Amino acid sequence: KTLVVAPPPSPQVAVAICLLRGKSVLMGRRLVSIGNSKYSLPSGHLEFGETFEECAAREMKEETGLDIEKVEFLKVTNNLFLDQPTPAHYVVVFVRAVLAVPMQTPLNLEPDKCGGWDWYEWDSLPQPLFGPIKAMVMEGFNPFPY
Ligand SMILES: CC(C)CCOP(=O)(O)OP(=O)(O)O
Ligand SMILES: [Mg+2]
Ligand SMILES: [Mg+2]
Ligand SMILES: [Mg+2]
Repeated sequence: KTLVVAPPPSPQVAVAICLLRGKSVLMGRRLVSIGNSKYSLPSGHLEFGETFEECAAREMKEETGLDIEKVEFLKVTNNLFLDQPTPAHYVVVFVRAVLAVPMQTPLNLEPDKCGGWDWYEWDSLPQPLFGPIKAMVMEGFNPFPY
């Protein structure tokens, strides 16, 4: 009887958005497979033909109802998830953006995937942080232009 081992899934690309408001960023607790119960930024899979900026605006709208502008590329990181139910490999493209309508408030449009959105100051982020974000914070990453 031969043991058949499934090949690992191919690496995928995701975009994560540092939505800046004053000294805070928008974060929410993930309730899905990868990073379950960890605090993360609004993020999502890059879909066919999208630019990074288009993906950021689409995922932000889908997940929070917010309209964003001034989307800028910040950094890309390579993330291997071996401690999950199934292994995963994500290249995460980090961008920053600001609200197109300054006082717009976020809605939790995917309550099965997110515990709720809130604004957190960068120097007092919620814990535990989702792996890719934690790694950036640990190396002193700062998404603010000011
Ligand atoms: C590693 C992680 C950023 C993977 C992709 O993000 P996500 O689970 O938020 O994806 P979707 O919003 O597209 O469902
Ligand atoms: Mg999404
Ligand atoms: Mg998506
Ligand atoms: Mg998402």
